[in-house]
Amino acid sequence: MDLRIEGVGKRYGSTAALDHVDLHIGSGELVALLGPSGSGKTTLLRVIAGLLPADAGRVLFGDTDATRLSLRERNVGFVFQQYALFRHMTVAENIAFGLRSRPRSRRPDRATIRRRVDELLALIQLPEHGDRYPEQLSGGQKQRVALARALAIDPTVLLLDEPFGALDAKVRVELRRWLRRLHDQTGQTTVFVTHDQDEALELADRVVVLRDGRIEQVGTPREIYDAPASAYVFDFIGRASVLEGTVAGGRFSPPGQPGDFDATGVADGPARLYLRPHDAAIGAPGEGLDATVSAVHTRAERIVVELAVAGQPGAFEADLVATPGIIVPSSGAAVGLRPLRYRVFST
Ligand SMILES: Nc1ncnc2c1ncn2[C@@H]1O[C@H](COP(=O)(O)OP(=O)(O)OP(=O)(O)O)[C@@H](O)[C@H]1O
Repeated sequence: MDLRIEGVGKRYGSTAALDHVDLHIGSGELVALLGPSGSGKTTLLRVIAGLLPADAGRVLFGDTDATRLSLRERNVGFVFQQYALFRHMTVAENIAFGLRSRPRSRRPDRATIRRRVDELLALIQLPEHGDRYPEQLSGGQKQRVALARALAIDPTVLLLDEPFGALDAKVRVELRRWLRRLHDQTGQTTVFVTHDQDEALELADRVVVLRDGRIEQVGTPREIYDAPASAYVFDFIGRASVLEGTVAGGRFSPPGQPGDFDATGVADGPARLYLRPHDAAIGAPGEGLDATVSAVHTRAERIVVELAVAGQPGAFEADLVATPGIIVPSSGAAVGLRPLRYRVFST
């Protein structure tokens, strides 16, 4: 089932939680809605689910206009951040709930429901846990049961609102890899909300970056990381080092420094050059921009060199890969800094 969101808007008083959002989600895709707190992720997910009416625009499920249909009519599977399992029901009863509560005419018989529950218990790798109660499960196991419960109804789409938000970091990573494998098995069209860029980049086929209720960029994780469409996306995804300067005739120059950099297509005027810390090379003084090493931080697999670049207001970080025999500049040393891969945006 593919999904189309066309010109969707949602206001709360004077706040535009969603502002003219257009998005197509292909059948079988796993899509992440990513953005900082308040960017509209949850509002968009709830509008897709039918939990919240849109003020403007349409939501299409395949060829069906679902804008005015309820959650139940849309037949979506929804998983909340906090495991919303029924505490007085066993795991198997929780999973069966959506099927058992269907009107009699559409309710499968007992044996079919039992078979479906067994299949789902196997799928979430908890085959022996059907008779347990939620309080007898770990946080990660509860979220897997919540997912099985959402899948039990053969949903048109699976919608997950920060599904791993309440879990500790290690379990989060395990579960997201598990979810990716599960998705590869089921091919279920899935939309999930996260504010964790690692989670979005690792898990999703495509990432939708939201900002103040608008879509800032949609792309594959690689596109979002390697070719951010704006300074906002560059800053939000991964680490960024920045040089201030000006663009004239498609070239970027930092003030008072030799050399200029490609800024094709960027309007003349004040601008910033953004790069990933590992996309800068440090050489001898005169080989690139004049800079002084202000600190060196050694991490497990990389060395972070903090630089004061002449004429620049802020600190600049360049990463070196910690390979054997690497020459690390010492604090106070004068060096030449060369941006290798970068993007320039107007300010
Ligand atoms: N019920 C509400 N009443 C008033 N304003 C709301 C309501 N729900 C959301 N908002 C506002 O709408 C905007 C978008 O909120 P939303 O919850 O969709 O953001 P989010 O990206 O999911 O944030 P978070 O990561 O913090 O959950 C915010 O400015 C928020 O304050």
